Amino acid sequence: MKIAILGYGKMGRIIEKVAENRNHEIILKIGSSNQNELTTEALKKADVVIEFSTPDVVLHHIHECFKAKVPIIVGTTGWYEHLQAIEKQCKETGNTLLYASNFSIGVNVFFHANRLLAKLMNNYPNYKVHTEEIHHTRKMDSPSGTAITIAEGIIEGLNNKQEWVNTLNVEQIDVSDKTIQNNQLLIASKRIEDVPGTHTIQYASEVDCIEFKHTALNRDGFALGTVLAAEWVQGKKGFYSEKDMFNFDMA
Ligand SMILES: NC(=O)C1=CN([C@@H]2O[C@H](COP(=O)(O)OP(=O)(O)OC[C@H]3O[C@@H](n4cnc5c(N)ncnc54)[C@H](OP(=O)(O)O)[C@@H]3O)[C@@H](O)[C@H]2O)C=CC1
Ligand SMILES: O=C(O)C1=N[C@H](C(=O)O)C[C@H](O)C1
Repeated sequence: MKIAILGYGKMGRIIEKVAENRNHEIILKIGSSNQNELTTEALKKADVVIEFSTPDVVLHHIHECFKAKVPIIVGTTGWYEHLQAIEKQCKETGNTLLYASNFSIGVNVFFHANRLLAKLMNNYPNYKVHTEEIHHTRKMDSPSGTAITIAEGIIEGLNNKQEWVNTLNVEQIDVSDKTIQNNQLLIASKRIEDVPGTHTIQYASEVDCIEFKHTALNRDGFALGTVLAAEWVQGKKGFYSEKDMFNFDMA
């Protein structure tokens, strides 16, 4: 496949290596210093675009891909308040977009197990749930997109949780904090130098504690999942998320 990479930072660079190892060709790389090279003509030469930039440019990149009618894989997080509008535009213009807060295979297994666990824990209301995410200090958004997907899975499964709330860099988490209402799920975000991404779900009772954790050891898993997504989307039309790509219905 001919691939264009929009956002050539930590992820863009690793994706380039993984894609080339899988015999794909990178025909365009756009960072903030060569934005002027991002033209409809250049994009049209790609079979697929892979987008890992920042929350403030991702929408511009999506619109450029829609204009060029080239399928786009979106890894950037921090823009999900626009999801419904983008889905509508994607479908109305006959385009293809696949987004995921996390493309790692391990995290997607974790997402699925989280949804199953939340349904099970619905029967045990004496366990108080909260989630935690830790990322490097250069991360622009909080909570992480992955933590939002996890929170949505818990809210879907647990009858008594309706929305998530976020704290950033609060050292000691007090789950009985009176400012957090019973129908709210806490996502505690922490920023620690160089951490690629760690997500924990904790169900705590008075007598024990269940902890469920995913630790990314580096960024290679995110990159491999992204290239697999670019391969998966070939020949497909429409608006997709990681749930369509990782089909765990048999479990
Ligand atoms: N879905 C997933 O699996 C994963 C998602 N992510 C998400 O991906 C995004 C990127 O992460 P990461 O690579 O670590 O971040 P980086 O900050 O390393 O890279 C972002 C890149 O975007 C570039 N950029 C900024 N403005 C523009 C512009 N106008 N046009 C083109 N490029 C631009 C920056 O260029 P410059 O350096 O020149 O400023 C930078 O290289 C984040 O939102 C992160 O949360 C990360 C990992 C996995
Ligand atoms: O910014 C990052 O680094 C990451 N961002 C994604 C997120 O917001 O969930 C995925 C991964 O955890 C790394």
